[in-house]
Amino acid sequence: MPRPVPRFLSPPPYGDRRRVRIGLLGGSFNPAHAGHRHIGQEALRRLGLDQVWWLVSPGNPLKTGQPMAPLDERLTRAEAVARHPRMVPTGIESALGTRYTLDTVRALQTRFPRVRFVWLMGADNLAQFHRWRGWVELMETVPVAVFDRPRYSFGTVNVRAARRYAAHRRPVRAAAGLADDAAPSWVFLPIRRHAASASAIRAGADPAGGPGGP
Ligand SMILES: Nc1ncnc2c1ncn2[C@@H]1O[C@H](COP(=O)(O)OP(=O)(O)OP(=O)(O)O)[C@@H](O)[C@H]1O
Ligand SMILES: O=C(O)c1ccc[n+]([C@@H]2O[C@H](COP(=O)([O-])O)[C@@H](O)[C@H]2O)c1
Repeated sequence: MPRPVPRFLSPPPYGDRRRVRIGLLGGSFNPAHAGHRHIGQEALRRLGLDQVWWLVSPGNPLKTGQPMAPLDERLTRAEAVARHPRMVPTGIESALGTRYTLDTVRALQTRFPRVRFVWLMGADNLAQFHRWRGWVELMETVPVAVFDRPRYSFGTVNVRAARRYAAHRRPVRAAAGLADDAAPSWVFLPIRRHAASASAIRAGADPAGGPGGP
């Protein structure tokens, strides 16, 4: 029997010392793979996060018309792949009824005013970030961490969002403080690159989802 979708969750209990820091890894997860787990682990460690929530998207607004496995199926696979007590696959956008990241982030900030959220994404998404609805507002709403990815190496810093917010780019050594920064603030993290990609898995080229795959 299919389990209920969507699910929602609360952040971990607040301590007295500081605010809870949560990374938001939005994605189609069609399907989830070891590359997602890799950047989630890097985010936990290098940004000093308490949790990473995987926001399994009901549908990327820029991918309408593309074949997409049902949300419940993508969530089930995400749970099998995440395998980490502080990495939490969720159907939050389905619960909130949001599709655009700006709406999702604003809704979460309103709902959890004491949580410091950070938006997490691979370098491929930075390259087309200026096509997202309200991308300037989004940059000014939440700190952003961008993770290196094969074939999308950032090197030149020559993508539109990076150029516009060049003055707000933090050095790698400041990554641990990103969650506490006021937006706009972003960092590019030159992590060990991970080759896994959902399109390769769908094409049958990499059924295991890369090194460390499920
Ligand atoms: N191997 C990887 N290295 C770095 N970032 C990644 C990697 N795989 C996915 N990401 C990032 O994770 C988020 C969700 O990715 P998504 O679910 O679209 O998987 P994908 O492999 O990029 O899918 P597709 O190949 O269909 O575009 C995006 O921000 C994406 O950039
Ligand atoms: O808000 C937008 O306009 C927007 C446009 C494209 C992608 N996104 C979000 O970017 C995240 C990554 O999407 P994807 O499909 O590349 O995994 C996911 O959370 C999408 O909802 C958001």
